[in-house]
Amino acid sequence: MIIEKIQIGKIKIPLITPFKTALRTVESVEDIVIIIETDTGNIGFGEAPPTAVITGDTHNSIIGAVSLIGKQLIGKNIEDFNDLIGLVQGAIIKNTSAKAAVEIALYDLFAQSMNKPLYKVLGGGPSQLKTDLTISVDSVEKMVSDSLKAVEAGFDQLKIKVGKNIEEDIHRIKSIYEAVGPNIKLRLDANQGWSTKESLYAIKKIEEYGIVLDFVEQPVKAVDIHGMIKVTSEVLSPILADESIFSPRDAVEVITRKAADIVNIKLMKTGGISNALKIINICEIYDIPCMIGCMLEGGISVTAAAHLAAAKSSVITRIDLDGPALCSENPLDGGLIMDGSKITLPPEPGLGIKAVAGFEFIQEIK
Ligand SMILES: C[C@H](N)C(=O)N[C@H](CCC(=O)O)C(=O)O
Ligand SMILES: [Mg+2]
Repeated sequence: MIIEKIQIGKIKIPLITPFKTALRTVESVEDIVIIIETDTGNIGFGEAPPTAVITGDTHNSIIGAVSLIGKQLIGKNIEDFNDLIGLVQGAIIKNTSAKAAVEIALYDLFAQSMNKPLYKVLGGGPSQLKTDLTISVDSVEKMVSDSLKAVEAGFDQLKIKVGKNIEEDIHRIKSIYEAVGPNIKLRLDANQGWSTKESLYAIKKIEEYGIVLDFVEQPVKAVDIHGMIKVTSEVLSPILADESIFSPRDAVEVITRKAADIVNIKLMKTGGISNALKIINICEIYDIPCMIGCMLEGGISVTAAAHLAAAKSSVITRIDLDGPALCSENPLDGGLIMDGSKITLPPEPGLGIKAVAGFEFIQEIK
């Protein structure tokens, strides 16, 4: 299966409600999509969102990096898969979202060449998974109402965005807990918005109130490993590292310095599936559970993450793959099926994606 052409384009999908975190507010998913075409007629799909405030990647930087990497892939055989992955990772430093998009399309084609769904090629696992749903940071009333709607839609795990104002954040959590009750698992994500002191104050107050949190995600700045260590050691709630961990090396540092209890793996931070697999192995060695997460992104890359989560479900015990559930429409023919919190993986080879609607062509490499 020889790579003949790579198309780069864009898709835009409006959100059901604006996505608001301590770092940014967005009203639509606007992702770069890549389509790798081969001499056998097989097509591989990849996708990358521009999450500049987290990865540093923008639309233009993703297009530039995909174009640079893509030129080196033309004429190469999917059978030489390890070489191709080495080529993607070695072509450019950083630019993890672009590398993820290209790797996802290559893994799609590799699994198609074996005529099996990707999760089976990665070792097999359950074809059904359960995700949480993110509740954007907003007024208390809006967050309570969004949480109740999510519970009605079948979600029993909510990821509540905080990190804006410490007293208001505590009020947000208490109000949501009182509205949804103790059977709904609450996860908090401060997106680096709190200081160490604020984190200790807020988490202890919430614990004193009798709320058992599933975890608190990235309470302090990504680079503040000392802050992460202090918070992890002084509160009962598990602390999850998100923005602090991009690479396998970051995972080793955070784990060995006891700067978190759980690791959030996102393909857009790791640069794709190959490094995500390394982080999963590291977590398995240190007996640290993982969550698989996503940026605000569409169904192609989230389908890839879901295949990985299914294949590594013994280590990936938590799932935050709600990107497509936050979108008002699904542009994919094929790919993962989302029904409330339930994710079903398609039985077709590769990612199981046949086409993507609304693909706005940008550039072609051949
Ligand atoms: C969408 C997902 N549940 C999520 O919350 N991801 C954020 C980053 C999203 C973004 O800003 O695109 C996270 O886990 O921090
Ligand atoms: Mg996060």
